[in-house]
Amino acid sequence: MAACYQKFDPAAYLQYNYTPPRADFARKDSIVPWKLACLHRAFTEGDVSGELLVDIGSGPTLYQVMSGCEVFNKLILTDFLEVNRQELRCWLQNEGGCSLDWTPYLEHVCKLEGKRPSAWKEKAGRLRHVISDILPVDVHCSQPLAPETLPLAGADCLVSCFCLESVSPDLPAFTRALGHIGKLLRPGGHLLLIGALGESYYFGGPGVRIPVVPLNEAQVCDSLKESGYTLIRLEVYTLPQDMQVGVDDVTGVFFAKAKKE
Ligand SMILES: Nc1ncnc2c1ncn2[C@@H]1O[C@@H](CSCCNC[C@@H]2Cc3ccc([N+](=O)[O-])cc3CN2)[C@@H](O)[C@H]1O
Repeated sequence: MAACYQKFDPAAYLQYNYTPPRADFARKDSIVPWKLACLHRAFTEGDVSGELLVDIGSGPTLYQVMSGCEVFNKLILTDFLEVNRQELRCWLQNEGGCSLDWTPYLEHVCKLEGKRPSAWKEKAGRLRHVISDILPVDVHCSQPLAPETLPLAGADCLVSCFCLESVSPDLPAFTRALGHIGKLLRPGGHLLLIGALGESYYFGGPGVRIPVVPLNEAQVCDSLKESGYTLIRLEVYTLPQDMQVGVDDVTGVFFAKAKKE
């Protein structure tokens, strides 16, 4: 699987998935507002708390931690590829030249939090303040992060978006990867998992076709249970026709909130 990621192009990937129509904040049926609403609810409904949030397989994106950064005082971003970690560092350093302007995302999450959209600068400052590390990760390793990365007790919460199914050749590998990242989480900690349903490939750049293990809802639920999680909630988004933009064959997106037993 690693070989097909050598040509991954963060800028193209962001263009494919994180600009309109998939990221259209004026459309109630756009995918990104749906994802942001799921994450906002999950982080703010009162059962998720602690000190440390770890994002597994961040890719070049930040939307997935924009709600969580208000709940946790320490946030670790991770990805397998240096090109993606560099994209995240670019935003963190706030010197311009990054591949995507995250302002509309920050404004939208501010609105979800009942703040003025112009509060996005404070939110950006909070997010930059709590990000403590941007580290390599490999979910196929039984120890996905370097041993000294986390406190002995583990992280209080994990978030992972569109990663596990995109790097697993089959369902058993997806389930094993879930178990591997579960070891990073303290008992009673929460996992917020977003992923693709029915996806067999996606383009990680022009001509960079990357295989994905196609999942359905039942398989996601079974894999979570098999790898030691109790499912709290599963939400599913079905893509409207005009969200099929030729960059993958995804049919739906799931959001799972689960708790490590
Ligand atoms: N062994 C590894 N361990 C951890 N991470 C690894 C490993 N290998 C590669 N990686 C890392 O995993 C990758 C994560 S990006 C994966 C993209 N997933 C598919 C894509 C995403 C997407 C987004 C939005 C929408 N939508 O409908 O709005 C649909 C879809 C469906 N297509 C990449 O960051 C790589 O660097």
